Amino acid sequence: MENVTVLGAGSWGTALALVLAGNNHDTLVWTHRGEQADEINIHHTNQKYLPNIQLPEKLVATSNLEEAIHHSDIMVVAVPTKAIREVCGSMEQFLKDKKLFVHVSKGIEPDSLMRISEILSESLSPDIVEEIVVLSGPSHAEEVVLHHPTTITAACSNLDAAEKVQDLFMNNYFRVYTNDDVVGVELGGALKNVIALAAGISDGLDYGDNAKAALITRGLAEITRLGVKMGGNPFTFAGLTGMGDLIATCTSVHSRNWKAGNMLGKGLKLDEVLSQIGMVVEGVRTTKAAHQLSERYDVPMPITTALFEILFNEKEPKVAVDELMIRMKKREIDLY
Ligand SMILES: NC(=O)C1=CN([C@@H]2O[C@H](COP(=O)(O)OP(=O)(O)OC[C@H]3O[C@@H](n4cnc5c(N)ncnc54)[C@H](O)[C@@H]3O)[C@@H](O)[C@H]2O)C=CC1
Ligand SMILES: O=C(CO)COP(=O)(O)O
Repeated sequence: MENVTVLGAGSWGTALALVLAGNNHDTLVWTHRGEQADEINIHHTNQKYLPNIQLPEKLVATSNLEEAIHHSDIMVVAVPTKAIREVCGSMEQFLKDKKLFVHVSKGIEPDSLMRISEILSESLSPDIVEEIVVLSGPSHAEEVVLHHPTTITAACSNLDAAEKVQDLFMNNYFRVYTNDDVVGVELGGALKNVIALAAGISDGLDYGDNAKAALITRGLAEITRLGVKMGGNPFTFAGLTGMGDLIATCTSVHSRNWKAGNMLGKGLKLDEVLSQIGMVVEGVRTTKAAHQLSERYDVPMPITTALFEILFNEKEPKVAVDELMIRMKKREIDLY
């Protein structure tokens, strides 16, 4: 059994800490909010992020980053993409020995256009990084905490490290595969959130299953088109971290991205939507990054572009859909 630290006590960090503690790893969760650490340690709950879930007493939280880092040589980074650089900056002073970093965030940074593993590599000294493994796939926290069967992928160019993470998390309700295609896995996980926002808008507009199926399928086409140009393996996009997560996120009431899209489709403004949800909606920033990537790599991404116009240029969702439908005629199979 291992000592493991989970950085971030939102819905996903807490759900993963439960998997790890259930696998008998000595698991410590770090949160930057002292009152949240108190709630976990005293009441064994995390009501805002996982309402009505009783946490086991052996799951311990701290708001002391130094203690969290010294607890283990395995750091599971489970904060939103926009917080990663700040958390790395705060960790630097306490990191002395090499550690295995597992990241579970699904985003791409606008402007720098970096994936999470690239941000971690840039922000952390190579002296203290043993490996960076990404854990991604169709996995809503709300279902994982109920032990509903879930499959996920641990990806690293060093498959030994990916297998170490596979062993750490795997159990009878949480099945972990490995993949060495970090680019494909990270891009699939980040870009599906953009399409999930669009699927939510479609549902908010009361369009039906035909429209949703079209968004999922054509969304996958544009994710794959970009992902392959950026070096991802085409098969990865058809796997758990591509098609799998796209289906889970576009069709689930648990998805914050789908929910945000749904509210936008019903006419709410983006600011109202984000404040009502109160948790991270990664797809918003990633839409900006994906739009920039489509220009940088000269890859057409019509759904992403339409969403960019809705989110950042106040285009009416219905107008954006109408424009998508009457675009120039195309062949279906034009992936690469
Ligand atoms: N919730 C889910 O089912 C899944 C989420 N993910 C990904 O995991 C990542 C984290 O998501 P969630 O836990 O769901 O988000 P969340 O919104 O539920 O929680 C985010 C947590 O990060 C903390 N945080 C925010 N800014 C911080 C900062 N500057 N420093 C330290 N902590 C900070 C918040 O206090 C909160 O505890 C996201 O990238 C998300 O896409 C991936 C798979 C499943
Ligand atoms: O990534 C997820 C499920 O795999 C969670 O999606 P949301 O962030 O949209 O809730």
